[in-house]
Amino acid sequence: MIYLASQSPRRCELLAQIQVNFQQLSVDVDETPFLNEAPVDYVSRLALMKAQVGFRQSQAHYPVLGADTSVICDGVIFGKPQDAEDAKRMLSQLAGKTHQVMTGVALVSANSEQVLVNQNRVTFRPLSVLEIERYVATGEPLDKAGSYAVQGLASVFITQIVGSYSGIMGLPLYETALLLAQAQVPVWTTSL
Ligand SMILES: Cc1cn([C@H]2C[C@H](O)[C@@H](COP(=O)(O)OP(=O)(O)OP(=O)(O)O)O2)c(=O)[nH]c1=O
Repeated sequence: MIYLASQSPRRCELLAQIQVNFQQLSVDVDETPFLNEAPVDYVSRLALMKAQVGFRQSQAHYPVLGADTSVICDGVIFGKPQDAEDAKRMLSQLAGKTHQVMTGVALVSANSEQVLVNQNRVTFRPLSVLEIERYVATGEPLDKAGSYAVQGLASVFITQIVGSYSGIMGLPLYETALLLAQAQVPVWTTSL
C-alpha cells in the first residue's frame, strides 16, 4: 500500500492502471517556479515536495508518491492556466509547433527519497482562433498544464508524440514502476 499525494484524477487513473494498491492524500504546496529555474529542476523539486509533504502528513506509515507536470514552450514553463484568456494565450503559442512536456515523479519513504524526470516532445498542428475558442469553452484546458489534455479533445491537434503517453498525461508509468520496485511496492509485474 502507498499514498498518492495528488488531487489529479488522471494520476489516480494511471496508477490504478498498473494495479497499485493506493489511497489518495491531499497536499498543498506553493507551485511558483524560482527565478530562472530550469524546467527539469522545477518538476523534480515540485514532485519531491509533494511527496515529502504527503509523507509528513501521513505520519510516515507508507511510501508516498508525488508528481508534477509542466509544458515548456520556447523555453517558458506553462503550468495550469489562470483563466480562459490565459488558456487561449498558451494554446496559440503551442499551435503549429513542437513543445516539451516534463513530468517529475518522486517516491518518499522512511529510508529513501527518489526522483525521476520523464521528458517528451509533442507537436501540434496549426489551430484557428475559432478552434482555440471552442476548445477553451469546453472547459477541458482549465486544470491541465499547458492548457490541453492529450487524453481528451486535444488529441485531434497532436500530429506527433516522442516519449511516453502516460508521462504527458501526468504520471509516467515506466519511471513510476521503477521507483515502486526499488521500494518493494507491488505493481502488476511483481508476481511474474
Ligand atoms: C499536458 C497534460 C497535462 N495534464 C494534467 C495532469 C495534471 O493533473 C495537470 C498538471 O498539473 P500538476 O500541477 O502537475 O498537477 P495537479 O495540480 O493537477 O495535481 P496534484 O498537484 O494534486 O498532483 O495537467 C493532463 O491531464 N493531460 C495532458 O495532456
